[in-house]
Amino acid sequence: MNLTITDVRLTPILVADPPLLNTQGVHQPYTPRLIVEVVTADGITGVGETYGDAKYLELARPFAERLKGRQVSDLNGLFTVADQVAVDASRVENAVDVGGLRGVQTADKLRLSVLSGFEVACLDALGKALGLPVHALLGGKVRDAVEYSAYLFYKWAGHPEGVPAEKDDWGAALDPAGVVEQARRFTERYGFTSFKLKGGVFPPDEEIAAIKALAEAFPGHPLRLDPNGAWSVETSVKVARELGGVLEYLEDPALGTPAMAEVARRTGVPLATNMCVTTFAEIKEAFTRGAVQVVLSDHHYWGGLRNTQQLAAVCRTFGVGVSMHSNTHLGISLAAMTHVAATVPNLHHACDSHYPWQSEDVLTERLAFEGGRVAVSDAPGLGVELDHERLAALHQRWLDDDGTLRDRDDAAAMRVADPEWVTPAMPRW
Ligand SMILES: O=C([O-])C(=O)C[C@H](O)[C@@H](O)C(=O)[O-]
Ligand SMILES: [Mg+2]
Repeated sequence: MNLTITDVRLTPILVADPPLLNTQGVHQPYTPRLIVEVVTADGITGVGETYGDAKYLELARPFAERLKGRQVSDLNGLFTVADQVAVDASRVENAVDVGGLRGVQTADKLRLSVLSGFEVACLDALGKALGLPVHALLGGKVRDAVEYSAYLFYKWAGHPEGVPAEKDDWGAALDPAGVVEQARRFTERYGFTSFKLKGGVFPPDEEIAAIKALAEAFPGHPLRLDPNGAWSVETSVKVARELGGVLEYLEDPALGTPAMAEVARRTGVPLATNMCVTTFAEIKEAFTRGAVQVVLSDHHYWGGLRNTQQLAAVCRTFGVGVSMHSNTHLGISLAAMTHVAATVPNLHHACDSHYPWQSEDVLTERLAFEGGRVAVSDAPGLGVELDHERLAALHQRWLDDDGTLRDRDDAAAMRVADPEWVTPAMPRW
């Protein structure tokens, strides 16, 4: 068996995304992703997926060159390679990840976000070579299916008039009734039983009303609200007091560890985060100050599936819960999330996934949610197959774009509808 990497293919694509609202603005009609293929001397191809914006592409290209001649089994070596890839200082000076939705942006985090795509591709190739599923390479699954939550968004019925976009059949959701209707569709289509609402879009009272409407429509079901740090401590405390009885957790109500610690102390409502703890360096202060009770892991920026397991072990040590964060992703990443989630013993919350919002994929067969769960594949590797024609078509869309959509910018997408829109100053309320 020859596990030497002989070729690495990088294919940036643009995939359709509905007009989902968040505190920064609205999702663009098409969003960038990067598909990674790692080929071994024996002709085995492993696939991975990560962010496709320019700042990731510019790191992925030299990274890919350095991988040739290495072994797909040399997963630790990926970190050595990552350290050799230079990050342009302008990418990290006073920068926040994707306009502020994913916490700090450091050189290391950018490198790890690229590394994770290669790690998944190497694991897929290694699993195929050995005839083992990725979860077995990670130590084995402790569950046969992974539970996901319905990721509810305020949304428009369609992208602004005249903007090229794919249509979706979800309709608008701009008030409590619309949110409940969207949740019903999620349960009918996918069987989800827990719900997360992306907040920070409307004044807090409206979002409180939406959560109360969900609690009434789905009594006893786990509910989460995530305004992406849009509230002051006082507003967060008020919302936490109003909703404390019905929330499984409140996600990133306020920005930063000191503010989160104060909200946690004054309310006792469990706080989750994918903003104030997004790197290993941020853990110590946040955990010792009791700022977060649940960390939303994300293998993309934590540096892969094995780093996700290490994060889970640290959380377990501190009695902090683990769940999983997501933003726009395709089936390769959902498969990767499912494999690693299957191996984490202390994963007691349903994971987030944007996948139901993605009408397009690069796989021959989409992954399915049944009863809100994705079955853990026991096929070799990730258990997914790339559809090369689809990949080529979505790459062609990326090639045809004049550059406007190649970097995700929710505020710019909002300005198409509202030319006066500027990224709101935080806290917004
Ligand atoms: O939980 C979160 O904060 C997210 O999922 C961040 C995402 O980027 C989401 O807000 C989005 O895509 O609008
Ligand atoms: Mg969040």
